[in-house]
Amino acid sequence: MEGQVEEKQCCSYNQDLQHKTILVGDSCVGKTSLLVQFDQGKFLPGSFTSTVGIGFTNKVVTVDGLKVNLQIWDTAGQERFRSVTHAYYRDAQALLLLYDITSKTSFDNIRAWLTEVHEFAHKDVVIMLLGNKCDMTGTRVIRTEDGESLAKEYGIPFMETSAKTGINVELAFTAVARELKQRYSQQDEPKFQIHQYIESQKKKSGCCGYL
Ligand SMILES: Nc1nc2c(ncn2[C@@H]2O[C@H](COP(=O)(O)OP(=O)(O)OP(=O)(O)O)[C@@H](O)[C@H]2O)c(=O)[nH]1
Repeated sequence: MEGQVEEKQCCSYNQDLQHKTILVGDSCVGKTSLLVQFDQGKFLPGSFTSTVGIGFTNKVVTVDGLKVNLQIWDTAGQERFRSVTHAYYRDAQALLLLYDITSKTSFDNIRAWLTEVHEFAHKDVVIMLLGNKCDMTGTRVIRTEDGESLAKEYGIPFMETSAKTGINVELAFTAVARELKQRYSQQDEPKFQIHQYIESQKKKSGCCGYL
């Protein structure tokens, strides 16, 4: 199936299509939870243990019959680990930048994160903005339109996710895998449009005010 997350694999898998993706954003926005939801399909409520430094998980996503191995790095959001995580930006092909829709501070800090990304990451890195915890409708302070307009300002794709319900989690990683496959597989094929792909897919999922 297209865009299907097929299996977990280890590092020796098809090296040509192995890509490094990094999760960044303030502490507590849900980076680890998003990765656990994508990797294991589960959410551990209230289990907040701040990431120390950095760690990674491998996941294989099948795109049009081709396997794309995403090596996903989960970084610590806390300021004191910043110099450690900067070192990892350089080799990343994709970067998922998260804020928490119930935290104005985490949203306001996105500009600072983008400044860091532009300073330390490769200029061609695929960046996607994710407004996480979209299940928390009662305590939402950042409107979907605010996320959309910030993403538009920087020319990057955007969606809201919930590591708790799983909504749009697979889509976020699949869209990245598709974009990376398009960029690096050398195949002569119609250009993949990540913005259009996300728009069509997230409407189908009916997340967080869509549909
Ligand atoms: N309701 C809800 N809670 C979430 C969601 N994602 C994460 N949480 C909760 O938010 C808290 C922080 O989640 P983490 O995944 O540890 O956050 P983090 O961004 O990895 O934090 P650092 O490791 O400090 O950078 C935990 O209590 C999670 O259970 C979500 O989508 N919905």
